[in-house]
Amino acid sequence: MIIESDFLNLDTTYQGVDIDALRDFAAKRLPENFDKLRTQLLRGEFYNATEDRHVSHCLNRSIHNVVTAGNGKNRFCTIVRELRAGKWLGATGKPIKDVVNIGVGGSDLGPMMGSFALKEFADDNSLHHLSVHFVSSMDGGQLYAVLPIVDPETTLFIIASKSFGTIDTLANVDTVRKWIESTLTQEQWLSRHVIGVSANNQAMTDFGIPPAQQLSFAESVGGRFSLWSAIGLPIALTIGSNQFGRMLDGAKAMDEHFANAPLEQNIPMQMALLGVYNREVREINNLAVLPYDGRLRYLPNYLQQLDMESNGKQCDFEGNAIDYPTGPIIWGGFGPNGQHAFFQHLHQGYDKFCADFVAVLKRAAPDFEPAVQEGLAEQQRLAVANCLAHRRLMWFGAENGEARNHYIGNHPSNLLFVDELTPQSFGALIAAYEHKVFTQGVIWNLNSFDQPGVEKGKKLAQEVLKVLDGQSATEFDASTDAIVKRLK
Ligand SMILES: O=P(O)(O)OC[C@H]1O[C@H](O)[C@H](O)[C@@H](O)[C@@H]1O
Repeated sequence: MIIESDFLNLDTTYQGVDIDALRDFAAKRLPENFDKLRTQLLRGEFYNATEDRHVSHCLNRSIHNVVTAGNGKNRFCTIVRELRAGKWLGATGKPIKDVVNIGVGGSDLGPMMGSFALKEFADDNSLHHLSVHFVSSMDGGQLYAVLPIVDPETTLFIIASKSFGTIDTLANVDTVRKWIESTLTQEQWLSRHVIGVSANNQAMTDFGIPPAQQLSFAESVGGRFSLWSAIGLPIALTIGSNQFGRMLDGAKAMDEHFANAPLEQNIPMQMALLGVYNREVREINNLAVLPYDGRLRYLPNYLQQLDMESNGKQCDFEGNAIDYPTGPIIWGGFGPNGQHAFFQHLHQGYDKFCADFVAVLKRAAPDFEPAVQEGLAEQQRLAVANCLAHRRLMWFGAENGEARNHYIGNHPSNLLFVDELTPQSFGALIAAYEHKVFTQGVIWNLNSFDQPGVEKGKKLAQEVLKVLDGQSATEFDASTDAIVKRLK
């Protein structure tokens, strides 16, 4: 069955669950108060009990709200305009040419995915060339690559961190502060080369970021739901505020679809219910995300955080242990290249999986000569043909005449498709996944908006670091202690 919405379509045919069966399943699994909870989510009133705050990312689906969020005076559009026009000068009077976003998790994955996916939609009002880079990893691996190719005098750093306390981000920032020292003073650097994006205004002020360079967003916007907020600054720097606004419009259209479409026609609800069905009835523990357009190649990484950090839980809303399966393992990769790597296992391996194929049917290439345009259009068709074919093989197995047991098939999949990738259809796609995750969290009666496991891991890492730094003599276990000893 194909379900359409303004910007995104979903084909559920290869799930092999007919609509009556799905309706029965929904009647059993969707709680009676689902409509009320969905309305609360869309109005920013859903309550995240463990963190004692509301959940408000859906309120960020308009540029007006991005500008007035948090401290109510974000210079978001002005900053975007000045940087993109080459009018933002560094402390020594030279225009900024490179922007480095330092952030991790939700402060990295969404902005990176969006900037990469939507690059070609840049408003052409900027003649100035601005390159946007991303640095996230605590090991400094990305700084090693970026620092040699940028110049302190013409580089601006976005320090993106909801909490403004994440060690990974602060460690990268510390190294950058050392790196600029031979060229700029700390005062010069802070005055023209740093923008802070955070829900923690006090921490940005304490760090020394001038108020006009602080972009704020609400504490109630979860990190993995924050690309619609000022955290999306790298996307806006890549494509301009107007196009960024169109991305928000696409998400808004999906919010309305989620709110109003009946169950049979509701894309996020179908995704959610079929996902729960695959998890519970078919006992499939993983979902492969397979985008067939190179611009969406970071989608699997993004969805890993969105889905696994939200619904990878064994504790229900009331704090009781859960004894049923919850969110699946999300993995995947760029489909066309996956065909030459892990698809062999998908077609003939032992394990069960389900998949989301994501396709873009057409792609315009107006900047190229007609012959090249034609070549690129053919390539897009080639990718779509491969997407459709592999999806068929995974569901139907071998064609007539071939040894069927060599290609079992029966691997259920969704096909999410858009006619063209645009800021709107991209926004709708991401919002559809957000609402799928929300719906599944409600069905499993867990809090999709906290992340206690991550926080526990952070605390344990601090204890190990203290031992490595010689501030503590705690012993852990034979394996850990041996590595610690070797390192010291
Ligand atoms: O934006 P920050 O506060 O620096 O947090 C960055 C990331 O930190 C943790 O790992 C959280 O689990 C993520 O949800 C969050 O996105």
